[in-house]
Amino acid sequence: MTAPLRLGTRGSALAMAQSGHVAEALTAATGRPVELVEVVTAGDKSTAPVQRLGVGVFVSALRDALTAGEIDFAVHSYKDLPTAAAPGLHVAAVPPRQDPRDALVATNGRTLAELPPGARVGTGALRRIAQLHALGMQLEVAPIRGNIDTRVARVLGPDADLDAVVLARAGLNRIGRADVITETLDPMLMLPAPAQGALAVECRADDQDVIEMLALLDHEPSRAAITAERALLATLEAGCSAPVAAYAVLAEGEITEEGDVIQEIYLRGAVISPDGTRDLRLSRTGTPADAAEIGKALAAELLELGADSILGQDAQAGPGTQQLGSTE
Ligand SMILES: NCc1[nH]cc(CCC(=O)O)c1CC(=O)O
Repeated sequence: MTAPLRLGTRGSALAMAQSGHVAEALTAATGRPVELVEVVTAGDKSTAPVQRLGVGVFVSALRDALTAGEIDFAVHSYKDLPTAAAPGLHVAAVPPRQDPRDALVATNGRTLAELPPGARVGTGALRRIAQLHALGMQLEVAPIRGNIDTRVARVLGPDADLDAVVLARAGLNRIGRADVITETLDPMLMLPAPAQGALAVECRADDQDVIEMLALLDHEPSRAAITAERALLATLEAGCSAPVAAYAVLAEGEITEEGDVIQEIYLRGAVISPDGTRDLRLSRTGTPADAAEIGKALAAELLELGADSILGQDAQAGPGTQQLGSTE
């Protein structure tokens, strides 16, 4: 009998749902049983704003457990992973990405356009705060954090004090609460966080057996999209509270004379000042094989337009000075 593989996971409803899903997929693909091992991270223990807690607050304890050999692999929300590579670890699979868009949960079934001036909208992510202000709707943005249920309760719970909250659609989907969504936001208005809706399945870089098994879960188009989005994020590296958005879509482009369909990748990126007054948004297309180059090139164009002055002085210092973590 083969021993079960140990999957380290946070204990939140979202993390358990994500890990459970990956565990099932792996068992289905390999026949190997998988056991969930709960790991408590600094992000779970603290109620301080994520921006203040800094980089990788939800991932470092999982990574420590991996490195120590206490678990065999871990599943992260990809958007929570810092862009810097983790020494000795390897993202062995990017499963098919879920819906990357943000969603609105509002009182009285309202959509974004139906919110009156002065409506109070909750979100803790600078990327969302900036884009809400950029709409020019005179919305009041309330900083909130906590797990998904806590945030939804600020709108729909007995002590509700907000008109709406903005959340990732993927998170609501995964915990079975998509029914509370009143509008799925157009990515052109609310561009998602880099890698939103995607998972990263990580193991030790020298664990060849596990790497081979996890490779069965990898979805190449999802990986290409995430590669482009994260290359943009890494190139813009500016600090852990940066209001940076990126969204890549793979599409079938032109048909060659031989009848082959050319695969295209379309990447849109944005850097927006938290008050919404400075708003840089650009797009670029290319082939999926060049995903990383497209992300880097789009970031370079944003920097040329002054993204560095929105992101702060340290954007100029280049990679390695400070890592971008999730502010979502
Ligand atoms: N740290 C917050 C976080 N990290 C991952 C998700 C779920 C969506 C995803 O997997 O991208 C969320 C919730 C949210 O942004 O509303």
